[in-house]
Amino acid sequence: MPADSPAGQDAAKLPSPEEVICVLKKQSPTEDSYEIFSLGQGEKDGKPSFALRRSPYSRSDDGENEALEHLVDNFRIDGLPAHLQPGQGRRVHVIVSTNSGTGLSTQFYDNVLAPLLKAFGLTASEEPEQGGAEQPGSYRLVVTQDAGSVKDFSRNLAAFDRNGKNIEHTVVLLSGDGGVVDILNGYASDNDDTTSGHGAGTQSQPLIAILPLGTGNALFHSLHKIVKTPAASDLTQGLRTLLRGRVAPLPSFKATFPEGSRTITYSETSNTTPTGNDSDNTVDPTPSLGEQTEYVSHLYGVVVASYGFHSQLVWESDTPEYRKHGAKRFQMVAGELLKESHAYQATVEIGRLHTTPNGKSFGLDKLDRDRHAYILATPVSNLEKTFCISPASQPLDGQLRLVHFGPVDGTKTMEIMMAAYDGGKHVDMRWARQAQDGKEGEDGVGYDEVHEVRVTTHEEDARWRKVCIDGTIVEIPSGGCMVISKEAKRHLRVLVDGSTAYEFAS
Ligand SMILES: Nc1ncnc2c1ncn2[C@@H]1O[C@H](COP(=O)(O)OP(=O)(O)OP(=O)(O)O)[C@@H](O)[C@H]1O
Repeated sequence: MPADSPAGQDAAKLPSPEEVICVLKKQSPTEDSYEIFSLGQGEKDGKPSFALRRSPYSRSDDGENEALEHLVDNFRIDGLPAHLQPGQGRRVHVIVSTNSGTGLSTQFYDNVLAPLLKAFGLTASEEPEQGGAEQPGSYRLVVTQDAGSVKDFSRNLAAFDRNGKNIEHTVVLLSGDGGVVDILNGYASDNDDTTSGHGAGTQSQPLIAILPLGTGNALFHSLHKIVKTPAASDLTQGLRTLLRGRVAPLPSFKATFPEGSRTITYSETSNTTPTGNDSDNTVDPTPSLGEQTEYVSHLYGVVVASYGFHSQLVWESDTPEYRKHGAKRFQMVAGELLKESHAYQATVEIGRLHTTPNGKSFGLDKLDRDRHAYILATPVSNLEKTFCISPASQPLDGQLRLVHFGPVDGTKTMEIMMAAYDGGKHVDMRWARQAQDGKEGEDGVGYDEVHEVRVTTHEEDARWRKVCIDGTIVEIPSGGCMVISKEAKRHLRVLVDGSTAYEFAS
């Protein structure tokens, strides 16, 4: 179906179930009438394009009542769900993350989300005065201006909540995992010391709804992995969840870093050439990527904490040397890293809770190797739609799992990664190894359910001391220990598919 045919045309033909977002029951005393909202996806000027379609339909329309019944059964709503109704006790925010993925968030907002919300009587408003009342029927729109926009928004939300307003917040995020993580870190960090009040209860934790417009969208794919029917594109599913989803507490983890750890980011700076005279400094208009570092003590995450091949790939492909190669850079970096097959010198300890007659006791076990290729802890199953790094992870199960293996050559690493793309089969991989004492042994991919992971790097060269927390790169000092632990507290809530049975963590 072309994406650019006008909304509302073609009322006589039902949209295909794959494209349907929801079926709104209209108020009509005389007949059963509906409005079917669907998402048209196509291509315009070589780029993906989106259109919201609205098709009025009534039961008296000839011929297709069975098909209509099917759509009504699966997608009916009678109005906006409570989480999208702004009012005295709730604010609704929409964040358009302009840099996410391939930059489609703005188009998706303009062509689909804004008209969809408008059809339900919701329009964007300017930011309300601090403490001022929300206009009825309006949501607050945030269009990101820079890398700090989402975190700033989230910190403001936390500050607002700390003032005891007792207002719930729904945040619709047009972004990838980065947006979720920015919300989490902005909100949770500002409430780190809160032992009671809004941080402790579930009622006022911000509720996030994800429209997957990032690159990996790991959290979205992991949460929706068990949604079986009816089939839909990711964005259609995202809109279904927005309108028909239910609320669940979102598990997260905390990574604590040793003193001297720094985040490493790159952003555009213009080059200033000093001339000795302040007013004469010449500015080279060609932007270049400058490295920024900031000391960091801890970060919260919802997707991944890694050291080794994974963090190296994320970091090196973000460096100025590789950024200039565009989308090819991931493959280029992966190729180089596979050739090098660096063996990371580190001590890795796994913390588990054991049940004893006297209750739970915590124990640490050291991994039986001092060199590693891959250390990755995750609460989710998928890092991308088809990259299943932790097949045992169930959405929202609140478990943290560690995937790890020792030094292998590039071919073996590729084989392991390919098995992850093949439904997570890597976790069963075993291979023969030449033990150091010359005797044959067996090696394999380690896969453990953990409560905590401690990684102490012994690398001297800073190149090999980068860890990755949900895409943020942190350099830790040699001899320093990063601790990754499950968070008992839930900082955020998330919308999940309304027709799927999820098992929540106890
Ligand atoms: N206008 C902007 N300028 C600079 N950075 C921005 C801007 N808007 C958003 N960002 C940042 O860009 C990053 C986008 O990350 P996001 O995760 O949403 O997309 P992604 O990396 O493509 O997807 P994923 O993490 O799912 O692979 C976020 O960290 C966000 O803060």
